[in-house]
Amino acid sequence: MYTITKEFHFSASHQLFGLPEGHQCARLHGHNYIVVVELKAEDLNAHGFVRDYLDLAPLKRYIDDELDHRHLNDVLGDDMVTAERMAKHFYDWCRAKWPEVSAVKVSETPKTWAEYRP
Ligand SMILES: Nc1nc2c(c(=O)[nH]1)N=C([C@H](O)[C@H](O)COP(=O)(O)OP(=O)(O)OP(=O)(O)O)CN2
Ligand SMILES: [Zn+2]
Repeated sequence: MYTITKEFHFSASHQLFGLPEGHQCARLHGHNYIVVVELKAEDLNAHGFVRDYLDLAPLKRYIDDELDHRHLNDVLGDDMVTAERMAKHFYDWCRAKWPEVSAVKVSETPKTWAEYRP
C-alpha cells in the first residue's frame, strides 16, 4: 500500500459553545490551522503517483477563498467547530473529489492534532 500526504495552512477564528463555564475556548480566539490530507492506493498510476499532489490544488483554493482569515462558526454554520469536526469536514470535502483520500488530520496548536479516518 502506498500513502501520500499534503499539508495546507490557514488562519481563522472560532468560538466553542456549550463548554463548561470559564473554559478558555468559549472565548472568541484564533488558530494557525494545519490540515494534512492522506491518500492511499494499492497500485501507482501510469505516472508513478498515488495521485499528483497538484490535483489537490482545489483544496488550497477552497481554504484560501472560503476559510482563511474568516470566522469558522459563520462559514461552517457550526457552533462546535472543533478540530475533530474540522477533520471530518475536510475528509468529506476531499473524499467527494478524490476516492483515494483515507484520512485528514487537523492541528490548532503546535501540540495538538485531531484525525478523522473512517
Ligand atoms: N479534543 C479537543 N479539545 C479541544 C479542542 C478541540 O478541537 N478538540 N479545542 C480547543 C481549543 O479550541 C484550542 O485548540 C485550545 O487547545 P489547548 O490545547 O487547550 O491550547 P493551549 O495552547 O491553551 O494549551 P496549552 O496547555 O497551554 O498548551 C480546546 N480543547
Ligand atoms: Zn480554538
